[in-house]
Amino acid sequence: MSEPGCLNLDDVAVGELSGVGLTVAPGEIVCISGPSGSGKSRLLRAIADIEAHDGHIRLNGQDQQDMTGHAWRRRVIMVPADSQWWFDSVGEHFPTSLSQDDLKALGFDEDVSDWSISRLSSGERQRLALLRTLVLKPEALLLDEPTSNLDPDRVADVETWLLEQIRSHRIPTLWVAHDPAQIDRVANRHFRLQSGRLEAT
Ligand SMILES: Nc1ncnc2c1ncn2[C@@H]1O[C@H](COP(=O)(O)OP(=O)(O)OP(=O)(O)O)[C@@H](O)[C@H]1O
Repeated sequence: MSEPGCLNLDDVAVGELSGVGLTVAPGEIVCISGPSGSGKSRLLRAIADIEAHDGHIRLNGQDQQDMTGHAWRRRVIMVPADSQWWFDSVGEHFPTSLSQDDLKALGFDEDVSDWSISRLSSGERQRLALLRTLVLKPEALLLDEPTSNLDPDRVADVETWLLEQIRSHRIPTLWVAHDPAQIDRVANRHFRLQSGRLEAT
């Protein structure tokens, strides 16, 4: 893996949204809020190169257009609000055995590897989707309302764990959030999507 770099958006346009320019530094968390339907998820999907868009998106100076979608998404990883699971058990979705510390921080015991996907609550799915992403060592992280299914205690645990991961691995991060209190706690900077533009708050 290369040295941590910036995630840069240059005149990005997707759907009704246009003229998005932003640079997210290594380890920086930029929160994005905005009304329902304003295009927050579409912007993240464009950055992950799973939705057609205009403009340039670069990671550590390398343009998204100069690599395959697969190679890009190996480095710039999105955690959607609703995670997808392919195998029957939790453990099959992880390339290596799971760290005790990470499991504990997210409220799981070791035996979670044997759990069937079908038994997972929405909050368990959300926490495991975050863990599944972070073990892949993303070079940029796109989080779409990562704590929307969690109770307040779990929100605090997950925020603490995510902040530690993002800061220690210096991952430039875009974090879609609705809760102003959460934005105050986690964001280095906060932008709002409004009327098709990204506006600083
Ligand atoms: N593939 C698509 N083609 C056309 N329109 C789309 C497509 N995907 C989403 N939209 C529309 O684009 C708008 C923005 O959708 P998006 O999912 O980005 O909203 P959002 O800001 O994330 O909203 P929420 O907070 O409700 O999740 C919505 O009006 C949605 O219906």
